[in-house]
Amino acid sequence: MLKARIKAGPVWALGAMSGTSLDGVDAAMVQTDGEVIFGFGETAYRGYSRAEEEVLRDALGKWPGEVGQEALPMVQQAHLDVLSGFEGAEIVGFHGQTLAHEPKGRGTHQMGDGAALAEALNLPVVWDFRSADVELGGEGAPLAPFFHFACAKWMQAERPLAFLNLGGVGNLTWIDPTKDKPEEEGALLAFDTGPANAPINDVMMDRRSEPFDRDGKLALQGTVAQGALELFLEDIYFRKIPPKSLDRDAFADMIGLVRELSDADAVATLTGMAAAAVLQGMEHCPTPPERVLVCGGGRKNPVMMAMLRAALDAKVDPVEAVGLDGDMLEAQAFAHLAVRVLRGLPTSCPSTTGVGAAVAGGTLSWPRGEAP
Ligand SMILES: Nc1ncnc2c1ncn2[C@@H]1O[C@H](COP(=O)(O)OP(=O)(O)OP(=O)(O)O)[C@@H](O)[C@H]1O
Ligand SMILES: CC(=O)N[C@H]1[C@@H]2OC[C@@H](O2)[C@@H](O)[C@@H]1O[C@H](C)C(=O)O
Repeated sequence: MLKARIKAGPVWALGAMSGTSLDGVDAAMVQTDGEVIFGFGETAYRGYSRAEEEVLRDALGKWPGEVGQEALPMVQQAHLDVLSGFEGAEIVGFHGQTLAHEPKGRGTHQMGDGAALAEALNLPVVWDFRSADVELGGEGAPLAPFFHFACAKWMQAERPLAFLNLGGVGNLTWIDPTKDKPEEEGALLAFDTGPANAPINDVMMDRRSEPFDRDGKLALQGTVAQGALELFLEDIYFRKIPPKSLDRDAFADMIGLVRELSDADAVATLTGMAAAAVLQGMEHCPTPPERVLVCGGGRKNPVMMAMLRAALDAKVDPVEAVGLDGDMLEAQAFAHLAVRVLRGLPTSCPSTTGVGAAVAGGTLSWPRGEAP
């Protein structure tokens, strides 16, 4: 049935994302033709156990061939666990687990075997979304912007707005929704803003053996150390003209800036750094967005949200304010992008990843014998 509809019409796509915060796999259904969103479907989440998270932490920064034996089967199984619970999916978008990202060096590494997943699920699977963009000189990230553009159309936005994802790393997409296509000049500008939750999580784990600062409770008790914040903002990354992207641990040194601080001040300062990095990013936008719609776990941190609202000259809301699901937006993005790959539509362009020309990345694997 999918083969007959490859050329036109909406399909139900199932997307899966396992992000840099290493908490688990998000999965979500989207009905889309790769351009227009026709509807959102079910979602599910499969958390990683502490032991699984440890396996992933050990694998961080490693390249194919360097990772221990247990990581790949674990990532495959976690995805299979969650994806096999869905009904009605016609195609799967499988992001995989980013372990290393060095677009101007060794490339980008998302662990996961889409061909094996296609066999196991008996569905076509699109995977390895980032390599083609990197091979053509792009950053390979962020890739959600082409989906953010479709979301802006879906919500019938009329004026420039921004989506801000606050995951382990932060990324911002500025959108002119009056343009027809995401790859059109002036439609999008996207880039990673800087570290978001990853350093907070690392300090929480290190000092308190807790995975994150739930509801910003610890940050609320602390004070932002201005000196550390200023040193952080001196990083050359903030002056780099976008598009630009980051490895999860690109700013690992910033933890050194808060080493001498109390737990509460350290976490407050790292939270302030995440917000300040977004403010720096705003300076690069073609026009100031009137509205910033926030997705990712950081939107649940009231201290981070308050700092953003204080810093930005824009209405800052979680994406739920417009009827979207901020926990699932990235999983939905890879569902939508899978259909774009199926249809040969681009998934990135010069203004989102810095690639020379619009590129349709991703590998499409059919279950054995089913390729059209
Ligand atoms: N209630 C909460 N209070 C504070 N922080 C929270 C809360 N819920 C989630 N977070 C933060 O959000 C993180 C998870 O965010 P998310 O799931 O968006 O990240 P990710 O998708 O793994 O990362 P990325 O988008 O960088 O790939 C958690 O690790 C935590 O730091
Ligand atoms: C290399 C990689 O996996 N990058 C992630 C990471 O997490 C957030 C930010 O850094 C973004 O660049 C990207 O993910 C989102 C889903 C994206 O590609 O849009």
